[in-house]
Amino acid sequence: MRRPIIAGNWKMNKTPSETIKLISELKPLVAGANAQVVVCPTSVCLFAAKGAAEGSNIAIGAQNVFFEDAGAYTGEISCDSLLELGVEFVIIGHSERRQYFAETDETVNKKVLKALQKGLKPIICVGEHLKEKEHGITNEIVRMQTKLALEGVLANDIENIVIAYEPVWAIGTGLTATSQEANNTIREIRKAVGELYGERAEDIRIQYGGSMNAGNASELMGMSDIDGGLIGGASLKAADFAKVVNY
Ligand SMILES: O=C[C@H](O)COP(=O)(O)O
Repeated sequence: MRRPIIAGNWKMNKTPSETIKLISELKPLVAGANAQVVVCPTSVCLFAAKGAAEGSNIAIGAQNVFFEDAGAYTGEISCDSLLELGVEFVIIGHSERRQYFAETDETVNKKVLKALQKGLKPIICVGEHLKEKEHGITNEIVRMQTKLALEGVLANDIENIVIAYEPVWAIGTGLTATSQEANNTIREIRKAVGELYGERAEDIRIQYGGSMNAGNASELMGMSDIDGGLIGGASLKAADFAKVVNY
């Protein structure tokens, strides 16, 4: 049985003091949640986030990490630094990083391998662009991204990985895949994982992301293969995010 995981990707929003405020508001609202709850603030807010979440059921995730241990990589952040701050999860390969920061399937794979080696749990983002959807190649795109991201990953690590299916056209647009569409694509992703790892694919948690909110969370979460959500806009207010978490 896969435990649902609802993660808030705050993107480049909230300062350290705002981070503390939002987590403090969130704590009592999600205390009884069945789902695993994660918030992913910006890197400079992680320390504040960890402190604010102390004693609660809220885990902390980062939005990015680099694939080398240390060295001359100006501006990058290591797994060791994240771990020392008490970070448990790390989003890897978000479409915004692929679009604006030249993230590729190859760098995604290197980051996934390094994160796992160090003991961080990757949330790997995959998803098609609108043009790809219109060409009817959604499954090909997500299968390719999934298999390339997992190259070299050992079967034992599968339970430490989360995949987020985020159709790029649905991110921040108010458009969502229908629950059936999202479920079908997520099933296809699980099938691709199964081609690499056999029945271990049943252990991997696969989230939906893309304009998921209080209004559509319960329908999406009711689908057979959707194990959680990666929430952007609706994670920035405690009451909104709590409604998704308690879907
Ligand atoms: O990581 C989160 C996704 O990009 C979804 O963002 P959104 O909920 O604002 O559409």
